[in-house]
Amino acid sequence: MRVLVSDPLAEEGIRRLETAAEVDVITNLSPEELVERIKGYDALVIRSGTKVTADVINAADRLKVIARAGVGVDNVDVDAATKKGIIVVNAPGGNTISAAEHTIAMMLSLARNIPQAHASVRRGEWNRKKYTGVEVFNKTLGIIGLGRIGTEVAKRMKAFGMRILAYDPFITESKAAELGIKLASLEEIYRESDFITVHTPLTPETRNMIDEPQIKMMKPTVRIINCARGGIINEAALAKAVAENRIAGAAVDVYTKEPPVGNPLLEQERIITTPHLGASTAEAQINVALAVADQIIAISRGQLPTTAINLISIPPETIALMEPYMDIAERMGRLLGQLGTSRFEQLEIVYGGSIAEKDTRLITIAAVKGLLSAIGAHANLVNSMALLKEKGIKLMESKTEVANGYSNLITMRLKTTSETFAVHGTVYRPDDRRIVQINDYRVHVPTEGNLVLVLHEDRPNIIGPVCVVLGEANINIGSMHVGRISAGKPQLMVLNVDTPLDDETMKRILSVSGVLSARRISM
Ligand SMILES: NC(=O)C1=CN([C@@H]2O[C@H](COP(=O)(O)OP(=O)(O)OC[C@H]3O[C@@H](n4cnc5c(N)ncnc54)[C@H](O)[C@@H]3O)[C@@H](O)[C@H]2O)C=CC1
Ligand SMILES: O=C(O)C(=O)COP(=O)(O)O
Repeated sequence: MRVLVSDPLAEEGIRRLETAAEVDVITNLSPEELVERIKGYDALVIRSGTKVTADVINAADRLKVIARAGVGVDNVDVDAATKKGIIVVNAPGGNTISAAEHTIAMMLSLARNIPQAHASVRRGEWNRKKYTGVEVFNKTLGIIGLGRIGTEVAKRMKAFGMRILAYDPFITESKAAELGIKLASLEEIYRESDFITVHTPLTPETRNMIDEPQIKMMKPTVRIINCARGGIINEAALAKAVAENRIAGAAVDVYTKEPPVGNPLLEQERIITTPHLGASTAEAQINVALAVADQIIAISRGQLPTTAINLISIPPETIALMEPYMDIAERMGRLLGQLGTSRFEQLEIVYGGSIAEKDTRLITIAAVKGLLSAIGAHANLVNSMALLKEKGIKLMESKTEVANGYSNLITMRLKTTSETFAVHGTVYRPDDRRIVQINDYRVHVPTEGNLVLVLHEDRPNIIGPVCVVLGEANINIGSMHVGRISAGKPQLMVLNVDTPLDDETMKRILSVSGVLSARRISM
């Protein structure tokens, strides 16, 4: 495995990566150089300094993972990565405390004019009146985005005696109550706050969420902090409001373009700035570097990552429980995909019995991956759903308590333009998974290796000649099951064979008298 690290990463993370991979650290690459360099790498590790555009992603020839040693992935074209089946992981949590502490440092610096006062003392001035500040005690702090960082800021600023209002559409009243925080509307925050701090990701909804009209609602004494992402607060509007004394000041760590050359925020004495330092502490950098190294190593071992952006996140213990079901679902999908010969219209999955009570999303993705891989699509757990949509195949899922006497039962039906195929499977034990029905035929087939499905008349002297053909081709039969719906109706013979059948052997089976059709399936 080869890993390219294109932004500064803590040595600890590099050393951990080196236990499992060949690692190149090449920073300050231009976009063109990255497009050139990305070929041959399996993993790319970045921070906020590297833009991973669709051009970079499309130029990659074996990239499996983009790992963001930090939180924000707004510098990654996640859609392009997903389409190409590249996992994007980040390291949430590792830099939370550092970013929260930096936010607070900025808030206090802003309240007490520390950067400006420091610079003035250095210049030989002694102007105590000019740098008179304000207390944060008894003031209202408006927090927009009450996630990991917003929450830590809230907890700490409560200890400073601030009244805290928070807005986050994805946070419940009960979580806010637990923290002793009042949930408020954006308008309440704008009108009532003495300090406003933003802690959301940059998304189409949050871009410019604080602009001229929002600033107009604010008190003239308000101080605004952005240690989240440049662009959540409109930079020109913020600079203008400070310049026109319509607000008291701002503290900014992040910019729409970094470094912020020519940015109007840099022209205002009452706007204090840092160069995207929120996560720049020794502790945070070790945390995030080790976290992404672990994710990359797990992925290289075929395990599922726990912090993927473009894969549903499921706790590791649940993933372990899901694995046998994902495995059988993928194989059932592959079986169906090989049975269908005309255009696929719809895949239906029914979860029955105990599995119906579980989070089945990963199982569904595995089933889709199996189905699509049978028709030559480069499907994986990341891109399967997008590929299914792209191919116009409808997905239907349902859950039922009914499991036909099994403790769990997965039923999949593939509808094509000309036929419908069904396959049913169960997990007896994690290491014993069986296909128990194909169309209307009850069978009991292991889910490994090569299958031959032979539909034949219900009469003597067919099974023997088919086995003779296999014997003459030196193909060993591992197991064999014959099922029929009722006497006189065609039977289905399912053979597990140790080696795949060649065309000649298939032809010979099809020429056995009484054989109606034969299909070879690779599970
Ligand atoms: N300056 C720096 O060096 C650092 C910056 N960050 C940035 O800080 C921000 C927050 O990071 P975390 O707290 O770790 O993320 P998080 O995902 O834990 O929290 C983000 C919160 O924003 C909320 N949110 C999403 N859309 C919203 C909207 N339209 N309005 C209000 N709330 C909304 C979410 O529900 C979530 O609770 C991110 O943008 C991240 O990139 C993170 C670490 C360091
Ligand atoms: O984690 C984040 O979102 C950050 O903004 C930290 O950025 P950095 O890794 O220091 O370039």
